[in-house]
Amino acid sequence: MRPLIPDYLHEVLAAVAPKTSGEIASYIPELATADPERLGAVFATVDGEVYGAGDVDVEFIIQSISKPFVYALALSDRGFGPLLDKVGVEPSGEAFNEISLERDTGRPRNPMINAGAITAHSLAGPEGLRAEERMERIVQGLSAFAGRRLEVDARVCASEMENAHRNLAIAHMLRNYGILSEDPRGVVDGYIRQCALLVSTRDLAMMAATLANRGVNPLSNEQVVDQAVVRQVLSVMATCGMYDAAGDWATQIGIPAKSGVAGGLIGALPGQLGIASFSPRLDAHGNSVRGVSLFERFSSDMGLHVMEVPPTAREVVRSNRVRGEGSEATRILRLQGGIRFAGAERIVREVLDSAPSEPRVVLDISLVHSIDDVARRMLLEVARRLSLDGQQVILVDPESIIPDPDPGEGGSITVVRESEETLNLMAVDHGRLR
Ligand SMILES: NC(=O)CC[C@H](N)C(=O)O
Repeated sequence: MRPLIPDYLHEVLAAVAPKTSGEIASYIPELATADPERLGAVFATVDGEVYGAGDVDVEFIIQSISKPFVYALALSDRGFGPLLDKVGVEPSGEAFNEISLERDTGRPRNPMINAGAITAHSLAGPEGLRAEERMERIVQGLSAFAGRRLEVDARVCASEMENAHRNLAIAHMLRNYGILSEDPRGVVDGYIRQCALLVSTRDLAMMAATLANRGVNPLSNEQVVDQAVVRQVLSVMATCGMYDAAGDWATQIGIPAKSGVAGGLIGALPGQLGIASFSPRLDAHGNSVRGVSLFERFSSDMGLHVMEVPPTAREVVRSNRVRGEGSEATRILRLQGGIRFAGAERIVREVLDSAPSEPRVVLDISLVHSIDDVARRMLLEVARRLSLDGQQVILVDPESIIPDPDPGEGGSITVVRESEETLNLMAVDHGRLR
């Protein structure tokens, strides 16, 4: 069988290829030399499969797509407090290069506009690094997201630095308000280097997939940043990633995203995949015209909007039966699927409604594939309360979904790590469950 997804990607690329509106960014002379016809798209799944079509290995300049990743490194290296003291998280509704700060706090509004990104650049790596050491931390960190060593394009860097008056103005303003504490020129130089890293569409999709995969690169398995950092970064991408088009993007496409003026665009779908596209012509907001069209298609064709309400999860309570009678009676609750708060609430209600009076209650989770922290605590609390009421509670958990079940004070639980079939036999042979 021919694989489906590359065929789909080719089809969508062909559909957007005729769009030739928009302009290549020309405020950085070296960018203006890019081939406007380049077009590529890649999907990278959280388990490391990569699908692409078009110019997936052509390198271009990362530009603003470096911003969420450097913000992630700064959060990871300095902690949330120091970062939030210096850079806000409010969508600005402004252009990427707006010269503005928050009125009350003097902070840049968010790390996706240049003012916030220049500040985040200055906060990457531990305090006190020299400029080259900080740059090395950034190159190493972004390379870890991509899963290969990335290089800076020196020509673009020089070209952008010669025309960096606006970013220099922003940095001087930041220095004036005490947000930057070092030489503004040096920080802008570093920020421009960060923006001049060369990436392919494939690299960008892997970087996005690393965010989608809770900070773990799906191919190298390296934990690049921790989960709390990923949540912060994805939230900021969702609200501020597309600058003054962020609201339209959030409602129509609904994928945490970031664009760059060289024509790259990434989207990260938590737990599913990283998406990247490349096409250099930009709209008035500085977002790739064909890139936006591609993402519109991806989102609607495949239901990728993060606010899409998922189909109601399958009943977590598969069955609730009693076997045997009198002192031999056992109530068996068979649970299934993935259990989070709402599923755990359903289980609590099931137990309350059926008010088990049998001497034994079996909670069979052999068909449960995942249980999050709150659901695990709720299930163990059910076990604790039942056991305090004098019932023997048996947890059937062959896959060790709950590795070390501790029902807490006064509770007790018998764990059976055997298969369903064994349990069925045991349920008949009541003696063995005692
Ligand atoms: N939107 C972007 O990609 C802008 C990045 C570019 N280096 C700048 O600061 O102007």
